[in-house]
Formats: sequence, C-alpha cells, structure tokens
Amino acid sequence: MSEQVETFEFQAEAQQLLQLMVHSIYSNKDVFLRELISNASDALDKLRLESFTDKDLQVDTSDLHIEIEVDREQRSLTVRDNGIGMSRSEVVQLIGTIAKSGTAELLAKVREAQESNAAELIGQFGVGFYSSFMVADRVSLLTRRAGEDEATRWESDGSGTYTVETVQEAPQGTAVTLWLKPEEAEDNLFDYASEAKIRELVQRYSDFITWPVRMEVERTAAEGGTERQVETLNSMKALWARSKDEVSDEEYAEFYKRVSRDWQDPLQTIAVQAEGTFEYQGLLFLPAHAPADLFAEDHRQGVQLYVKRVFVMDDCEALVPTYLRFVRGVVDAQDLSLNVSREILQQDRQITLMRRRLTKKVLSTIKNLMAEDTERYTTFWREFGAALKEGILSDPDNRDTILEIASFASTHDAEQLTTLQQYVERMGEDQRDIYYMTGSSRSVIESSPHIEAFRAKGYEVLLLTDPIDEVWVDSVPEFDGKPLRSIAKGEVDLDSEEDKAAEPEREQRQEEFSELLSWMTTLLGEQVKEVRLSSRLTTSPACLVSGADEMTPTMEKLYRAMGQDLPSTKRILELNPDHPLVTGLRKAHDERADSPELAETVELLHGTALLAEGGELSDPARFTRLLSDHLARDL
Ligand SMILES: Nc1ncnc2c1ncn2[C@@H]1O[C@H](COP(=O)(O)OP(=O)(O)OP(=O)(O)O)[C@@H](O)[C@H]1O
Repeated sequence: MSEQVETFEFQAEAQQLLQLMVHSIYSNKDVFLRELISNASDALDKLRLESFTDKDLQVDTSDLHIEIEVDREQRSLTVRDNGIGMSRSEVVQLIGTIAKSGTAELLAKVREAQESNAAELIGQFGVGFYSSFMVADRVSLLTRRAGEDEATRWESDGSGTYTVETVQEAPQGTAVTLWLKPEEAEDNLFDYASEAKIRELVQRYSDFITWPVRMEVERTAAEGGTERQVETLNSMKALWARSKDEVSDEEYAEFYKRVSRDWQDPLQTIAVQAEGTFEYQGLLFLPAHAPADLFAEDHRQGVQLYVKRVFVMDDCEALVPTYLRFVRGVVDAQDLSLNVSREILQQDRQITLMRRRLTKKVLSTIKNLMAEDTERYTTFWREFGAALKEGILSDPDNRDTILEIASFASTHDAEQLTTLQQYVERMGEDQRDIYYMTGSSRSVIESSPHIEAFRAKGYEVLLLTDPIDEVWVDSVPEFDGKPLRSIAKGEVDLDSEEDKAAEPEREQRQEEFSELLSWMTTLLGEQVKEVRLSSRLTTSPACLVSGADEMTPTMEKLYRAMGQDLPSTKRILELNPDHPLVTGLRKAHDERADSPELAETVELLHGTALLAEGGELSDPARFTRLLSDHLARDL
C-alpha cells in the first residue's frame, strides 16, 4: 500500500544542473554507472561504520554488496545496494537540492562558457546522481534507511519536478532504476542494457570498489546451451594496498576520479607505505587543475581516512596541512580506532607524525617533478603555487624545501618563471642581494618607477604578484646566504664601484636640494614621512618607498580586508635630482617659495608617484582639477 504521491520542484540550482545533464553537455555518458556505483559504495561504507559505532542499530552487515539488474525488454537498468539508505526527508534534501557552496557562481560560469570549457566546469561539481539523466528519460529511486520501517520512492523525468511517496515495503538500502534512452552510438549513448557493456564499464571505472558488484549473466553451460549465473564483476582490490607495479595508470586515474570527484586524470600519483610501530598506507594525488574555490574559506581539505580497510571519514583535514589542501587521496591506518572523531585526530600524536611524513612525501614528489618533468612541474606550480607558498609561513620545518621548489616571475624572462637557485646562479659578482618587488600584476611592477635603476644596471628583480607574497617575504631573511630585499623599501645601495665614485657628487646634490626637500617634507607632512633624493630613479621624477621594516600599502590593504584596523603608515617620497621637473621645482622654489602654484605642483608630483605604482589617490577629484588647471595654464 502506498500513500499519497507528493510532487516537488527541484531547487533552482539543481534544476539548472539537471538541464545540463539532460542536454548532455558531458560527452562521456558512460560515467553515469561509475557515479551510481560510487554512491552505492559510499552507502555501504556508511552502513558498516554506523554498525560499528551505533550499537543499537540492528542491521545485517554480513553480505554488503551492489547488484546490477537489467531488463532488456523494458530497457531498464537498476543499481541496488543494501547500504545505509535514505529517510524521506533525506531524499528530498539530498536528491532535490545541491548543498555545495559556490554552486550558483559555478553554474553562471558554465552558462557563459564555451561548450568545451563547460564540460570542464561541470567536472567541478562532481557529476553525481544527476548524470543518470544523460542516459535515461526517467529515473526512480526506492530507498529504506537502516533502522527505519517505512521506505521512500522518488521519481522524475528530469524536467522541473519530482515525486515522492512513502512506501511500506522495501528492502533496506537503495535501488536506482533508469529507463534508458534509445541507443545513439554517434552521440556516445551506448546500449547500457547490454551485459557486455556493463561488464566493460564496471571493470574500467569501478574495479577497485571494495564491495562486490554483482550481476546475473548468461554463461555457456558445460553441456552446451546457456545458463544464468551471478558473477562478481570487479576485483575489489584496495588499490593502496597493492604494489605500484601491479597497478596501471588507468586504474590509478579511475580511483583518483572517485575520491576527488574530478573528471580529469591526476597530474601525479603518490604511493606511501609506512611500516613499523605505526603502520599505514596511502595513495595521494596531485590534481591537474585547481578547483575554483581553492582560496575560499570553506574549501574542501583533506584525504579519505580508512582504518584497516574500513572507510572512516571523507576530507580528513588532520592528515594534510592547509597549504596542501588540494591534495586528494586515501590513507589507511592499521592502528586507529574506528570511533575516532575529527577533534581527537587533530591532537593525536600519531596523526601528527603521519601528517609530517605525508607532507614531506608530497613536497619531495614536487621536487622530483621539478627536476625530471619541467612541463608537469610548471602546470602544478601555475595551479597550486599560490597555495603552496602559504606553507613558507605556516610550516617552518619545511620552509626551505618550499623555497627550493617555488618559482617566480622575474625581469630575466618575460614568460618563464625562475627558481631562487637559478636567480642566485645568475647574480653578478657585485650583486649581494636578491631583489624583489611585490605588486598586483607583472605589468604594474614592471612599469613602476622603483625598478628603473635596477633595470639600468641590469639587475634581475623578482616580480611577486600573489597576495600571499606580501606576507611571506617578510619572514624569509635570506636564501642561500643572500638577503632578500624589496626594491620598494628602505634605501637602495646598489653599491657598484661607479656608485662609490659618485659619492661626493651625491653629497653636493643633497646640499643643493636640502631646502627644497625640507620645504616639501613640511608641505606633504600629512601624507609622507620624508622627502629625499633617490638613487633608484632614472626616468621618472619621483616614487614612493616604504621604510625597511614597514608594511607596504598592499599589505595594509590585505590586513584591512581581513578586518584589522590599522593606522596607515606614512611613506617616503623620493625625487630624481636629474629630472627636469625636479630641477625646475628647485629653481622655482629658490625664486618664489611662497607661490601657491608651487605647492600644487608638489601635490601633483606626489599624486603621480602614487599612480605610477598602481596606488590609489585619496582625493582623485582634487587631483584631476589641479592637473587640468596646470595643463590649461601651459596652453
Ligand atoms: N545509493 C545511495 N544510498 C544512500 N544515499 C545516497 C545514494 N545515492 C545518493 N545518496 C545520497 O545523495 C547525495 C547526493 O548524491 P550525488 O551523487 O548527487 O552527489 P554526491 O555523491 O554527494 O557528490 P558527487 O557525486 O559530486 O561526488 C549523496 O551525498 C548521498 O548522501
């Protein structure tokens, strides 16, 4: 007997994703079976774990398995599991909505993207249960949660609505039935009611699933003719427990797709075997692409934790540091309790040791990639370098390794990145420091006045443009014995023989300009700490620099964005004594120090220095008015 059928609408975002599936933006339709088997396997994992941790739950876990059933007449295919199942409210919540954060934004991007990029973006959702609608025009799901009496039937044809009804009788677990669309091989829509096709897909995509995937198949009997027989289609071997030479790249790739919910192959597979007092095995992966939310606060982090082959939790963040949050995979520990909670794990000494070891392994893998496979290393760095650099600050133990495997843009090459080691090797005899400048983009830094003298002298400057660069540079005093120095901070002392020879001339200049400098310092007292002559400028009239130990404006902005209230640090205005604007200003000041127009010129000079480094004017309207007035006077 069934109760009244209720009709619901899919949540708007779910509806959009469903539409993408129905219209099949995803060219590989085969993956629907992998998704259904993967969900079934998760449900079996959950039931087994719950039966260990909840003693009141009366369930039979002696034969947990997945079953595939085909009805060729009706062209239907059912994937059934005797796992945890879902309650009625879970069905509505889990199947009718998409709970993941950032879904709306990602969907908006998919809508704007070209077809080929759209598939890539879709991969970031994990195609999931909805992928059934790529191959079926009607899908039903019958499920009963372990420990509950009533079951739920859900059904939809993939348009805007679905129905839900409570059913009295159903086996525990979930059965998903697809009414298959007609075969259309040129559209990659194959005959999924064919035994051979199913066998092929299970072996290709789900062989490592640790639960048996069974199907009744037709066999040639010994005495001729055929007979029906139940067969287990997958080998069920836990991939991380097998030796590396026994596992093919394809198997690793499929396994990666399951644990990461990525649709592309991993960039690198990392197998870890630890023996001794605390035994564990791990299979970690570096993805080939950063997810869109890598820098979002609630970004997914961690790997799956198994204890003696029993799945315990997803996204176990205690096993990897935050700066390696993009690493995916599995760790199977031999000596942990199945009852561990996330809180306990965070403080567990053995877990800390495991994290340390896994971190070292990941970093050494990246180091090897760098030495042996530049192309893959470059891909890795482009996708994840900005996250990895967070480790320079947060993981002092591995700071040196991270600095060794880091790459940076530099004035040496317009495209290729450089390592610090390569930079040091290129340093000339007379160069003592590693020069860098931080800023919002390569072009802003390259056109900022600060870089002029360095360029003129042929000194290489690292161009650091990730927000995190602002932060770590202050914590790294040197690399390979060479101090790291910002070219936008403190005094520059380029220290060549030629500069030393120019010392007396510099002192004389200082003298000549001293009145102008002190007048300007008073005039701009609200905005700058000091006005002085510069040895870093060759073509620009002026630039702003920070004190050697002070925060840069970008850094201040960063802290403010994080909600910290900081007083703004006054900077130093440096003038180029060879620039006609500066020499002219000095002359004019000697002649008519109290002219209001002169004060305005000084204000304009300060404003242009700010603009040249990509900074923001405090009063742009006033600046443009002064500028237009002065320009008009020249006409
Ligand atoms: N066979 C099943 N048994 C129990 N629960 C299921 C089953 N299939 C799906 N679910 C529930 O429905 C949810 C949504 O499934 P869906 O496949 O859409 O996404 P997902 O598995 O969470 O994520 P993704 O597919 O992106 O990895 C699952 O998280 C799970 O809670």
